[in-house]
Amino acid sequence: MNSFQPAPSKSYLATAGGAAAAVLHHGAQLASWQSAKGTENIYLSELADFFPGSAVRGGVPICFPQFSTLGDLPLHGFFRNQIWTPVPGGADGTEIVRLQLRDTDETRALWPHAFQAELQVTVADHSLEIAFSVSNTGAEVFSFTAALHTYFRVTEIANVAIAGLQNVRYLDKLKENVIDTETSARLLIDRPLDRIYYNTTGALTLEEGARQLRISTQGMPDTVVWNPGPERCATIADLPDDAWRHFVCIEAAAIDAPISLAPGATWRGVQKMEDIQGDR
Ligand SMILES: O=P(O)(O)OC[C@H]1O[C@H](O)[C@H](O)[C@@H](O)[C@@H]1O
Repeated sequence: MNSFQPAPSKSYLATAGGAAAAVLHHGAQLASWQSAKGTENIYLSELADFFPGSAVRGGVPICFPQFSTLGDLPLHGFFRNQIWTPVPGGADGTEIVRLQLRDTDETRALWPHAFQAELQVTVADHSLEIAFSVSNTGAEVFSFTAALHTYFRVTEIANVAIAGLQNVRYLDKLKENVIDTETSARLLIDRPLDRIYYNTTGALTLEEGARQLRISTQGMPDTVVWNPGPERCATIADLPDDAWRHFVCIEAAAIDAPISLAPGATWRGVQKMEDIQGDR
């Protein structure tokens, strides 16, 4: 990682009730979200690399048009490496931020398709919604896999559980891609995890003591759960060695059934997070 970091461009969101969020133009990556209750819910690595073309570690990277290694493109595709453009008219400090990305000579050299993509982040006092849409502006159908690779900040991973995955089928990347079915009502992150849960239609809850975040999706039926654990974390240059204790990725994804998009068509995927601590 280069130690001379440029100051990253961001758009800021806020509500009258005190919620706040920030979205990096690099990757259209949500970097921070505090609900009106004040807790920071998003993990952004203090060693993140903001140089043009890099993948910023933490926040909510957009994986597109390829999740992970499911294709010939660089890991997780290239949307996260691009600088996105704020939609004119959006003012800092309001409740909605919109950023767009269109194909360029550079993107067409990687992936020969014409597209227009938009990320809209909407914040309310106790919730935040990320809506990601892609339109096919070319003459030929294209297909893709995608994810909103959300790094949730936690205080101590040993106290964290994810509810809502029981009886869901998953692929376990850390066990030679074996397919299994989740038995736990509350999944503990008590070992390295890298799993793709298929067709997780119900909402999930991230629990840490009294803190509860409800996570729901539209158009992205799969859920990736990733925590590298201590050994893998120590090999990732842009993560502090103890970072694995302070985040878990719960990713809204469309992986199992790749999306085919006809010319002129638009696809939309949403991840919504609600701070429901004290609501029940
Ligand atoms: O290091 P990155 O390219 O950002 O990927 C980070 C992680 O993303 C996903 O969660 C994958 O399932 C993991 O296998 C991968 O290690």
